[in-house]
Amino acid sequence: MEIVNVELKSRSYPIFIGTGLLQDAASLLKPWIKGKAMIVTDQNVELLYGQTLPASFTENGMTIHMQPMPPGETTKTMDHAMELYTAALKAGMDRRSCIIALGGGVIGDLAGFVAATYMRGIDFIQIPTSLLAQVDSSVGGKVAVDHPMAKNIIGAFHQPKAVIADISVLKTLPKRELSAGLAEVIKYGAGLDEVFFYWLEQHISDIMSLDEAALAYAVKRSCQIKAGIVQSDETENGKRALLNFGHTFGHAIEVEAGYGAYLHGEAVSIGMVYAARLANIMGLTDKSYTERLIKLLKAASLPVEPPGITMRQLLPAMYHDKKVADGKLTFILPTGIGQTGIFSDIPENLLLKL
Ligand SMILES: O=C(O)C(=O)C[C@@H](O)[C@H](O)[C@H](O)COP(=O)(O)O
Ligand SMILES: [Zn+2]
Repeated sequence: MEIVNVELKSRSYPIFIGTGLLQDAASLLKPWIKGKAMIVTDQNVELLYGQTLPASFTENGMTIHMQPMPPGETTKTMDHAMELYTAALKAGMDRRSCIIALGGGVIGDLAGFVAATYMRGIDFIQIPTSLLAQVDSSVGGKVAVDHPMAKNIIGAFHQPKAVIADISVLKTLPKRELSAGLAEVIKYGAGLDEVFFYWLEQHISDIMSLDEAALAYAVKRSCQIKAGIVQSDETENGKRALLNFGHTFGHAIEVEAGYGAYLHGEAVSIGMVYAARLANIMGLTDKSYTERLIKLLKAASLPVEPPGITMRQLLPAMYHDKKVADGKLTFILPTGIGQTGIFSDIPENLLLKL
């Protein structure tokens, strides 16, 4: 087992990364569970791990309550949050209680949002079961639900107390979900770490064939990169926005196509290609950047073509992006392999050329 620490003073926490960690989750988590615990999961994950995790808790003498939710992005709503508040009240959860998210990004974001707001905030633990959640959404404390007009628009920063990333669970992940997670992994390489981008180019087929060592390294390196950024800018006043590479376009695609039509990582993949093309038009990168990015995304079986929605149709949703300031769009654009910058006030006519 490896541990990546997210150093945030009193809010610091470990990310445990290894194989077979789920069976032993309760003993790993003992230091953080003081009262009742509610496991929020989705119905697919419940079928796979709905026995293993509760068993580990009962063996350790802990009281837990299991709360399965429907799978998919359409579950990330205030209505579903309300269901969880009701479940928490009925289970007698108090300020010493803790919410455990067992699932992918949707479950982590929703359960985290409920943990951030129930009784003005209770403890929260992330047990991510998708690649996307292990490398990205379980780390950094962004929790939220969606609004029909804008993704993740109602939320909070609420750091987990601990994260357990069990690599073995990735073996049962549908291929489409594996690819969606790889979009965020590729984002770290293409946007923040040239050496990692090169490593991904060399090892993408190992990852696609679920080689354990390659998966474990990809998860660890992604968490290290994300931890580094979050430590320096926890609440996104500057540098953390770089983690949003591909997301202004990506979120607009998710909204316009209807939540769930594209997985988040698929939309981010197309969004990174748009961002790379925009950077090229603006003279920030040469064509080879876009070519290498597209080649890697395709090797990860990710979509790279425009989504059948015009840029004009995407624009209104892009204006709801959280990076908009004074009514002006802000984009994270590449300036070279492993490098990105924050660019404001991009004229619409440039976007309409994409
Ligand atoms: O953690 C971050 O910061 C990120 O931007 C990571 C993103 O991959 C993630 O999708 C995040 O939830 C997007 O945040 P948002 O603030 O654009 O909603
Ligand atoms: Zn993302």
